[in-house]
Amino acid sequence: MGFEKITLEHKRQVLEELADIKALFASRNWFPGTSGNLSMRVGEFDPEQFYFAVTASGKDKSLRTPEDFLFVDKHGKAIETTTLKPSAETLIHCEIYRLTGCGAVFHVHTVFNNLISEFFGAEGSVPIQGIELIKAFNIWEENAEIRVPVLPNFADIPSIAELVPGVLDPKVPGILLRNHGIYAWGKDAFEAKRHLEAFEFLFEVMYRQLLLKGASK
Ligand SMILES: CSC[C@@H](O)[C@@H](O)C(=O)COP(=O)(O)O
Ligand SMILES: [Zn+2]
Repeated sequence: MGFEKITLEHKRQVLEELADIKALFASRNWFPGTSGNLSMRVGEFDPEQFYFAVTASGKDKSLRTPEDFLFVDKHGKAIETTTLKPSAETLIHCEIYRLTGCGAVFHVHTVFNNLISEFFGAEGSVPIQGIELIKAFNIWEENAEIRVPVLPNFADIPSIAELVPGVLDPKVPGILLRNHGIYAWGKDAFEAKRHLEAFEFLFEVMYRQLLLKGASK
């Protein structure tokens, strides 16, 4: 389906939902120093042709303005004439949509995701086992283990994007960039938010466990 066939009402709903999520995450200090970016697909997913709304680059994400988002195509190029620049990391969003067909991708920089990504960076993934909140990823086995991939934080975003297919695990809706932040996604904004919150909780638990273990008898 072409972009012009997608109803204005649907596009407006998506922008409103994204703006609400952006405000909520900003209230949690999840966009320090203009970091972070959010996106949500509009219309049906077709690997050959899909569109999403993404945050404009470099904005103060704690503000709500008419210039916060723009629509891009599957290559991350603006579809409408605009002076806004899509997020510098849009290509990573493109790759996640292409590979998963998801409906929303959220990226935040937090202290816990930075610390954990560095601690396990050399291993290439963060092992998480036996913590209840793994169930937020729809994994219900007893004592389940997941590994959250950690990619190097190259300055060149296309070089990061091309590593995504090699590490993406369909059971794990997130990828860390070392000393940078996390990308989490879901079939819609509700699910992407649940996944992101679960990752952040798990990273905080792991960080505190590591400290406690260091302090144990
Ligand atoms: C201001 S530091 C963060 C940026 O370098 C980047 O990692 C980021 O998350 C935000 O970039 P943006 O282009 O605004 O989407
Ligand atoms: Zn970032």
